Amino acid sequence: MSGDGGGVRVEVRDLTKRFGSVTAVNGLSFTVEPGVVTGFLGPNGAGKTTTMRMILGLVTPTSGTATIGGRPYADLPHPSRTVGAVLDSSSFHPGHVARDHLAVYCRMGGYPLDRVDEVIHQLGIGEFADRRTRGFSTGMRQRLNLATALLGDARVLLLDEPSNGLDPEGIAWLRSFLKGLADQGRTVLVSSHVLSEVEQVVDEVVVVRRGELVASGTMAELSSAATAAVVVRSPDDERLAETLRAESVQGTRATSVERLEAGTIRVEGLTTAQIADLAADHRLRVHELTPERSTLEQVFLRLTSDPRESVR
Ligand SMILES: Nc1ncnc2c1ncn2[C@@H]1O[C@H](COP(=O)(O)OP(=O)(O)OP(=O)(O)O)[C@@H](O)[C@H]1O
Repeated sequence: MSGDGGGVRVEVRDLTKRFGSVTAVNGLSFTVEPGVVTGFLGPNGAGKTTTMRMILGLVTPTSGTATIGGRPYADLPHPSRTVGAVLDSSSFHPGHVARDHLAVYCRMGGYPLDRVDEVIHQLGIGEFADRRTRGFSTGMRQRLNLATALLGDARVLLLDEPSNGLDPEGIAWLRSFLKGLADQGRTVLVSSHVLSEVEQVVDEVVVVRRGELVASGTMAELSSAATAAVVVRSPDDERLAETLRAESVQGTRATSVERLEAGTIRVEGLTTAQIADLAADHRLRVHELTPERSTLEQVFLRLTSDPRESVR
């Protein structure tokens, strides 16, 4: 399962957590695969941190399971060497230098003290390893967080908002660093509430809203959902609109048909090809079909704000 360089899968099944009347996580299921960086996305309060805490056995689920390589965290033979995590980015002792901070965590985890210098080297933080963390910039803090998560040389890494506050250069660095970890066969789950911060960093995404899954899949699949609508110009627009509302194409029906102005309609839920085929079947003229592209950020906002939307 681990220690031999093999991949370790994280599986969340029907996970629910209620805190009194607040349902933080609701029937959530997803899988985090080894060898790729998976983004765990959703707005503030969507339940990301609670889910990560349940994977780490820090919060007891109301129902459902979270397993790492098939076992709950508490049943792992070497839990802290299997999963490296940093959930709280403000946990530095301000008077400690970075090296001391790492040494404290190294002792707590029972890792050899050599690991401190190894992660300092790996993260390229040698130049500020002997400075007090009090004056650290966000970028320095994020690197020290990552260094802490890597101390146990774990096959699974759970990172809560590692891109938070990084500048574009920092994000570029994070991307290549996390990719390197995934290329070693590690399982990397990275949470964020800002898609644009992790868009370039992650291969797979799990999108949550109010504790529920709204989309999962590859970034390419999320991108393909980015075609929001098709604008159609047709002299037969009224009849075409009626037909689009009434008929399905290959089992799919338009989710919205709206007349923008005389001769122009906007269609959601069908591709340009499906609309053209339907028009041809009914001998209706189409002069122009224009896919209306939204940015990934717009798709993300739509997914996380509208309960009716989903990619899969
Ligand atoms: N210990 C707790 N007691 C009561 N409510 C809690 C507790 N922990 C989390 N919650 C609530 O559960 C919901 C989900 O919170 P959570 O921190 O998991 O979301 P998140 O997606 O990580 O958001 P953020 O990015 O803001 O951390 C929120 O409504 C939060 O207030």
